[in-house]
Amino acid sequence: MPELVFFSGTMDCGKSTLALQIEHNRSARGLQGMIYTRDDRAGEGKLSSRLGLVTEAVEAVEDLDFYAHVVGVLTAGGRADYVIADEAQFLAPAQIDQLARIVDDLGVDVFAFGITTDFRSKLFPGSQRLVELADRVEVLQVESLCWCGARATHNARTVGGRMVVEGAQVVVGDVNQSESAVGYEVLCRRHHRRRMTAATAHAAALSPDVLPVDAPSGPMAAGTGPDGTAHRRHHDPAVTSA
Ligand SMILES: Nc1ncnc2c1ncn2[C@@H]1O[C@H](COP(=O)(O)OP(=O)(O)O)[C@@H](O)[C@H]1O
Ligand SMILES: Cc1cn([C@H]2C[C@H](O)[C@@H](COP(=O)(O)O)O2)c(=O)[nH]c1=O
Repeated sequence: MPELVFFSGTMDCGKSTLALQIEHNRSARGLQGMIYTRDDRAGEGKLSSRLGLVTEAVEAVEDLDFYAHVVGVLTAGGRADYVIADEAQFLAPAQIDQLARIVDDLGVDVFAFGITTDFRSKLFPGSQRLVELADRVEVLQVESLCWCGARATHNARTVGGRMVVEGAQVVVGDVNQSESAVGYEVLCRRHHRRRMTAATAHAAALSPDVLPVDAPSGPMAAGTGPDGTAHRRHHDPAVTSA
């Protein structure tokens, strides 16, 4: 059965890499897919991963009708054995419906990749529609980590290292930007709620007001989680000072 699959995760967890791997494995077996992306950091018509891989793609502009486009390719004698859509969070809900129609009416697998929530932890409209329509939602297995060592589940937008909560929903950007630039950082929910980025946590840890008596000597300290299991985590000044 053909499927609409939504591969989701935070920024920087390997979604584009997986998209490129799926493309590689299928094309190695003689299949030919349609690859779409929107506003990739590498530029228009590119699907790129931070591992350095990049491939040509169709830029899924605002008024692109995916269903009509694939039908056009097939009618012109081309092939569309599967469809890959990266940065799917940027797509309009109507475009997600078109992707579902490709699955149902053309019998073609569609693999969509994207982040679920924005810097305010609100669903992107495209991602919401994917959650509503997808046959499967797959959360990527390679977890990205918050500065504290916990699994990162949220995307923060930062300016000068500080988390911001005002601004347009869409601002193309990257993690690990210089502190002066607008950038992104993945955080666990606790630190997203507290707006505590690596930079602000580091600054707070250096403040004598919040240093705990048993402050760890290095940036990472061995500790025991609430469940009693040993783990390594960064000192969280907010917890100590609460
Ligand atoms: N130098 C590196 N060595 C090994 N893995 C890396 C390196 N740089 C990036 N990665 C991996 O690539 C992932 C980001 O992949 P990418 O496909 O660009 O993410 P996404 O599309 O989800 O934003 C990182 O989480 C990490 O696992
Ligand atoms: C959280 C958030 C992200 N974006 C942008 C930033 C990047 O250009 C993409 C995500 O790309 P990735 O391959 O998953 O790293 O989305 C945005 O526009 N608005 C946001 O709130």
